[in-house]
Amino acid sequence: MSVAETTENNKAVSGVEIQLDQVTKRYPGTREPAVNEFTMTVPAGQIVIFVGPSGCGKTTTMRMINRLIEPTSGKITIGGEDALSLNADTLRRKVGYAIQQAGLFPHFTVAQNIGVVPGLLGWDKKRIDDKVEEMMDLVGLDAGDFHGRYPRQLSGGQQQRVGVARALAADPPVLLMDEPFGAVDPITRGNLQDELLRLQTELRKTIVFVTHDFDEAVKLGDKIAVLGDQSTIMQYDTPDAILANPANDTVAGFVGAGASLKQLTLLRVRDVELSKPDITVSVNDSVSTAKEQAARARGSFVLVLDDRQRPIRWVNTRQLGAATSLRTAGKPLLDMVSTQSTLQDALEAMLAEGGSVPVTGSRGEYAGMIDLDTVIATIQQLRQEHADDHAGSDA
Ligand SMILES: Nc1ncnc2c1ncn2[C@@H]1O[C@H](COP(=O)(O)OP(=O)(O)OP(=O)(O)O)[C@@H](O)[C@H]1O
Repeated sequence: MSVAETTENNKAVSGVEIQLDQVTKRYPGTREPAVNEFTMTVPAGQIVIFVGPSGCGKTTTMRMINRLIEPTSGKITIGGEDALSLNADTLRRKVGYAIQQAGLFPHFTVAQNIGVVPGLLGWDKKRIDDKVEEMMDLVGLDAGDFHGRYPRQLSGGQQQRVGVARALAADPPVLLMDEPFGAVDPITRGNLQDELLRLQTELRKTIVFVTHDFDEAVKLGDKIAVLGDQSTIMQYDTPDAILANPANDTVAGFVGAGASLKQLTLLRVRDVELSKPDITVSVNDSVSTAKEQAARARGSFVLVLDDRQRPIRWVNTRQLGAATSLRTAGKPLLDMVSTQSTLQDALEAMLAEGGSVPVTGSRGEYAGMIDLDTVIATIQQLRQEHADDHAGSDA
């Protein structure tokens, strides 16, 4: 396998590139095309999100990829093959499809729903059974419990999981998802989004995902296509680039208020410089060592680290006065973040702590502190870069 086919975490990309070239859809009896000369490359193994106002043509564009809607003109290739000349079986193998409210067959059990496409492809019973079990496991549904249930006996979130399992059952390189999490409550929706991201780190499919929700697009997308009327591409770029530099006022309107706050969800603590104040003591140090340290520290606080350098407690000068051991002095640490956390998580923790918070590295070891000034400076720097980009593009 070539280097290009592996990702940074060494999972093989199973998805393939999709190309749409001047694809147009005219519905019979309408004056204007619903999709007009749409041209885009969806990179292999990435999640591309279509966002845009109702009726702009997102669903029509997406459904032309698996030919649930036949294009009027133009060309579509999936992994280099002409999609318009593929037969129905090949398309089913290549392109999985998941939709809002899961679209499950009400009179089929969970297992029968997941086995639909393998059944259509003529797999034998044992192979289908094994696949159904594997898929239920993949999406976090206990096969013993859910196998024989009917869709009406499932919660909305469970139905969506079955919908995703069904779409993935024939292991297609491409997955189309049309507002798949649109009909569930915000908490379930967040969980399903997290699960999709977890699945994607393993599967590396090419996913085209339609949503109305820009926050969902920012969270899930490797790239976002902001579409206007007749599926006109107003901007097609990474979430970061769109947030920092919306192509026009319409895109800016779609990005909505709080673009800077949304950017905090894209940046990780590892992306910023941590401060390293001299405030740590080991749990094995004496109380008097800690007192000297606290006297030197600006806030009169010290951070106690355990034998493996992990932060465990805060102690202040007053608490040290009466303390006999650093194992019990002061208060256990409530909030900390890791280098993997987003800057939004860090900001939350700072608001809860009322100041800077400790940061831990990959093994839980103390890595430094993050403070509000760092977050503010990072946002200001992004704004500056964004202003420079504008100056660059105006030149
Ligand atoms: N079968 C059809 N016959 C005629 N016009 C249609 C048909 N299906 C869709 N349209 C029109 O095509 C345009 C694009 O519709 P489409 O469903 O692709 O938009 P969308 O962006 O997915 O909308 P939404 O976000 O509301 O689902 C709309 O103006 C719609 O009215």
